[in-house]
Amino acid sequence: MGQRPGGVGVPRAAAMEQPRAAARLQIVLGHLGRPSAGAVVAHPISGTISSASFHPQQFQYTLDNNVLTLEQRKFYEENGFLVIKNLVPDADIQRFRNEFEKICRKEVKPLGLTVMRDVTISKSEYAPSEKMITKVQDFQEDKELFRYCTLPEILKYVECFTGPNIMAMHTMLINKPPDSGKKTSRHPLHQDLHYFPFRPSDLIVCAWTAMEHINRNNGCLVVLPGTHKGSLKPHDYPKWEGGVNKMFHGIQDYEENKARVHLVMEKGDTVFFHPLLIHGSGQNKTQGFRKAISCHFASADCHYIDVKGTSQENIEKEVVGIAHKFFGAENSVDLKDIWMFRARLVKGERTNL
Ligand SMILES: CC(C)CC(=O)SCCNC(=O)CCNC(=O)[C@H](O)C(C)(C)COP(=O)(O)OP(=O)(O)OC[C@H]1O[C@@H](n2cnc3c(N)ncnc32)[C@H](O)[C@@H]1OP(=O)(O)O
Ligand SMILES: Nc1ncnc2c1ncn2[C@@H]1O[C@H](COP(=O)(O)OP(=O)(O)OP(=O)(O)O)[C@@H](O)[C@H]1O
Ligand SMILES: O=C(O)CCC(=O)C(=O)O
Ligand SMILES: [Fe+2]
Ligand SMILES: [Mg+2]
Repeated sequence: MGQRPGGVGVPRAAAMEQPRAAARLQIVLGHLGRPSAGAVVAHPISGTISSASFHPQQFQYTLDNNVLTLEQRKFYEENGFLVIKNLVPDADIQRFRNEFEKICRKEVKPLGLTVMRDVTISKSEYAPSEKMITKVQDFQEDKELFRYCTLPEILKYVECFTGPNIMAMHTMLINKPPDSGKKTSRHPLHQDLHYFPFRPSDLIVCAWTAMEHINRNNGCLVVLPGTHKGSLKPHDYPKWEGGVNKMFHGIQDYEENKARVHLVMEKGDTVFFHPLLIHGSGQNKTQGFRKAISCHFASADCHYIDVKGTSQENIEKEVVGIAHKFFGAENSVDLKDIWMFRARLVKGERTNL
């Protein structure tokens, strides 16, 4: 682009300057995930920015590469999520399942893992088994499970949202139990960004892979399309009669009449979604344990923010409170330390996070 000769009638100096200015702009905008090379030019006279006619599309939530079709890209921009069918091979899913079962039987004890039981059984004493564990989090030290976050199939898509420097920030294997009748197997509608002290949000994406057929009966993901364009809403515990799981905050005042879309998925299907997308999952009305594996990825070029004085303060208090119980209050840690400690580079260079 820098070599482009000046056109007829364009003063020589401007012809020299314009491509360079446009190229500089391109670097800045490219970094922010804005339009592709050639789409933006600085106006030679007014200095304002306009879109060239070749690529009129303005993209905010996806980056330029050749992985997503234009249609897929437009879908994510508009809706805040994208389902890729049959992305993770059955053999990999079987390996995740085997490892999860080993963890449940306590045959392996990965460092740093959080094991969560459903609130209805949280105070009972049962033998360790798959039936007792609702989810495991932070499996970054478990080689078998963490393979999920390094699968080329997954990273290929993640890069469309984060760019080339990719951090795995938060990992989960969710084993939604049959509902006890108290509806505690539901996950209230929420935005994942509520839990994250890093920005910008557009360079964060969740990959969530169904480990079996998942539909409304066993509690599929439910999304409110387009809500990623809004802001982060205040979250708190829903006032549910049957109780609610620790840290399962929800949005208090979402629009009840907004279209809710139930994502029916097959084993291996993967949904990528924006951290501001409002989503949750319904109760599991079957007798099986509904399984999904997920990771939140972020560009390593994101930066940590201080959540003091924001709506995220309540979750910070809870997370730091649990860390205090674990490490002792005198070894005080803040939210940033906790995230830096468990974050792992999976591609490119570890810059900020
Ligand atoms: C984007 C992404 C981040 C979104 C999300 O992940 S949303 C959900 C976030 N969830 C989490 O981060 C997991 C939170 N869970 C945990 O940290 C753990 O499971 C804990 C709740 C701390 C319990 O772990 P642990 O201490 O090993 O278990 P204990 O059996 O010793 O229980 C300690 C006290 O916690 C209680 N408890 C355990 N599980 C639950 C539960 N599911 N819901 C509510 N309360 C629970 C348990 O009854 C016990 O209470 P007390 O005896 O201290 O009164
Ligand atoms: N009355 C409600 N108030 C607030 N959130 C709700 C309510 N009902 C469901 N949700 C939330 O909406 C999402 C989807 O729920 P959904 O309606 O699919 O499942 P469900 O109510 O468990 O089962 P069902 O399929 O019988 O409706 C979940 O995140 C759930 O927590
Ligand atoms: O039920 C699920 O698998 C989704 C859980 C979820 O959205 C979360 O933990 O942030
Ligand atoms: Fe979530
Ligand atoms: Mg319902």
